[in-house]
Amino acid sequence: MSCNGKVVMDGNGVIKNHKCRDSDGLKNGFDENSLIDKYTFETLTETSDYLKKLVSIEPKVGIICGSGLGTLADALDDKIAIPYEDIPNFPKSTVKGHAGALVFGYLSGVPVVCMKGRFHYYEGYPLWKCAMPVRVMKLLGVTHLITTNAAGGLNSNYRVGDIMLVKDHINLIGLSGNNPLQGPNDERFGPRFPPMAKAYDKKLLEQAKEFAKELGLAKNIHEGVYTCVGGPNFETVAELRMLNILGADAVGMSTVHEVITARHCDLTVLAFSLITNECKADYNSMDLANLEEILDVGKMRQTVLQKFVQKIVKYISTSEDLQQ
Ligand SMILES: O=P(O)(O)O[C@@H]1C[C@H](O)[C@@H](CO)O1
Ligand code: HPA
Repeated sequence: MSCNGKVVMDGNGVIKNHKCRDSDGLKNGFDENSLIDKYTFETLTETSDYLKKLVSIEPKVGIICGSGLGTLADALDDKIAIPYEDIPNFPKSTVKGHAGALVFGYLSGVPVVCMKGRFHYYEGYPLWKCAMPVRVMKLLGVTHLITTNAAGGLNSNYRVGDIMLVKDHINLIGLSGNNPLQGPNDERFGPRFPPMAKAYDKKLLEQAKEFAKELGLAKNIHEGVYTCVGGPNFETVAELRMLNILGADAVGMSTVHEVITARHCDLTVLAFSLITNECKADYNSMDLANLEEILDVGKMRQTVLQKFVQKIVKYISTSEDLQQ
């Protein structure tokens, strides 16, 4: 395997010629989907070392762009985008609305790395693999994670285009016995039994709420509980009723396993959902969630959300009590 060579970028900063894979896709005989054979500290260090050699930017904040929110990465200055398929050990994005590149650059002058496209359980990847880029971010030096998603609004006060700052989550997949931290634990990442009661940084959340107000979103900003279902199908009416009873305010198909992995390795986390559809727990409702509408809502909110994330990143870089 060769990770050297001259790097050629196109006009958008996408690296064109840098392949770093064995002919067998770096599997080297191990079962990528097994919980016991999940990527080790050393495997992920290989990935982060590869990226460090390729890119001189040392990111402090990691950003995960949800469905239709990839334009958050377009706002970066001096960006360098590396397609996932060229990064050793990285899965590939298979979903529309998730471009599939790791984008390094500066936001408000702060070095950041963005996942332009994430990995979902319904794509066929185990949860630990969906969340592996979070550990790579940690190894790159990231201290704060901003993770975003498109979600259905369960709370009857939420409208399409609203933003829900995640104050807590219900790990439905985890409660039923599937968790990204399953399998051998490596203490170099974090403890075997990490607490999750304060997963979402309260101060960052409060500040984000203020920024949303400054951007004219006072009526559109909420804080609530996110829950992640496996997908890819949207929920039945009976399932929506159950989620309402459980106390979830928004439902999506991601984020929770990323947050668990991030907190395990001690990253400070802010997460928000863009409410892309209203979940009507009513058999007579004609509103059926669909991907096209979800992506359209992302487009509708792209400019203001870029400003929102810029403000948050700047705050993270300047706020002393948030420094780790
Ligand atoms: O990556 P996110 O959580 O934003 O994606 C949501 C869930 C599904 O992938 C998709 C459904 O339309 O949007
Ligand atoms: N359900 C699950 N995931 C989603 C939804 C939804 O209604 N909207 C966007 N992602």
